Amino acid sequence: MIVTAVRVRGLRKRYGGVVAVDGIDLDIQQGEVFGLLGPNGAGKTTTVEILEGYRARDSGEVDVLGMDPGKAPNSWRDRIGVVWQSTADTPELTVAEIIGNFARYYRHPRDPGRVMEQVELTEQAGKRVHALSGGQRRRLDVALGIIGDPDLLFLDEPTTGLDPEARRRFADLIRGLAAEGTTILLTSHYLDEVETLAGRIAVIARGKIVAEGSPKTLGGRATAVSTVQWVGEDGLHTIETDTPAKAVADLYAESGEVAGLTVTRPTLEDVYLKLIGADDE
Ligand SMILES: Nc1ncnc2c1ncn2[C@@H]1O[C@H](COP(=O)(O)OP(=O)(O)OP(=O)(O)O)[C@@H](O)[C@H]1O
Repeated sequence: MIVTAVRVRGLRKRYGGVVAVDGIDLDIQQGEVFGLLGPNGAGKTTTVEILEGYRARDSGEVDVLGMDPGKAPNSWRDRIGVVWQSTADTPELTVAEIIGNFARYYRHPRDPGRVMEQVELTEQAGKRVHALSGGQRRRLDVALGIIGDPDLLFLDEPTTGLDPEARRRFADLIRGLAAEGTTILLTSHYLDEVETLAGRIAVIARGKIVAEGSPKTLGGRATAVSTVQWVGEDGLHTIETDTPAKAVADLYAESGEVAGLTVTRPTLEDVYLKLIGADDE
């Protein structure tokens, strides 16, 4: 059964004369890893803070885990996890102490030892926060976000500061949480971060959702015009076509095998930059 974790219709928010969120609709299903991607100032933080219940909206309908975040009781907040940027502002405490302290805020926390294992901080359990590396601090932030065993987890640029290997393991952690039924909403302006982690992406620009889809299909990418190139006796040939398989078949019928044959579609980055209007600036 598909259960909707987040449903948003016509969400709007302005700050004085600045329209931050300009009529957003969103549907996120339980167990989905959903990425909200957009440039600085697009309206991501405002949207997420409204969903978390930390900011009031001007208009629109918002339903998060079956409740309006603006009116939800503490029992609802227990089901929400937020990974803040550097939550642990008590550098003199150890990793185990901080995670243990946070666990006490929740009625049904995860086992702190298991959480330390999941974020790979078991070896650092006795270390004070000020002695952690940037990547280890980031993993501690994640530990504090998931210690309450949330149904919905908000992650803001989760892999900033992680090296490529740690990023890959982090992606496994996120997928593992989603497989257990945790819904994950991540926000980022880093395309590669969202592409690796999210099953579905919405691109937000100037307060509006300009495209939505899987990383493979976003912005019509899967069906976008292809470029076929090859090297003939007289140099490089390039054609743009909607029917690349036919173009290659025709080429073969005419010329047989050719050197340097490639068929390419726009990369996700090409599509993204187009969607956010970066190429008109
Ligand atoms: N508290 C506030 N008061 C006034 N304007 C604000 C406030 N918060 C955000 N804004 C404005 O609203 C717009 C959207 O900001 P928001 O922080 O939601 O974007 P964002 O996509 O999260 O950006 P970033 O990636 O830089 O964090 C921006 O123009 C921003 O300047």
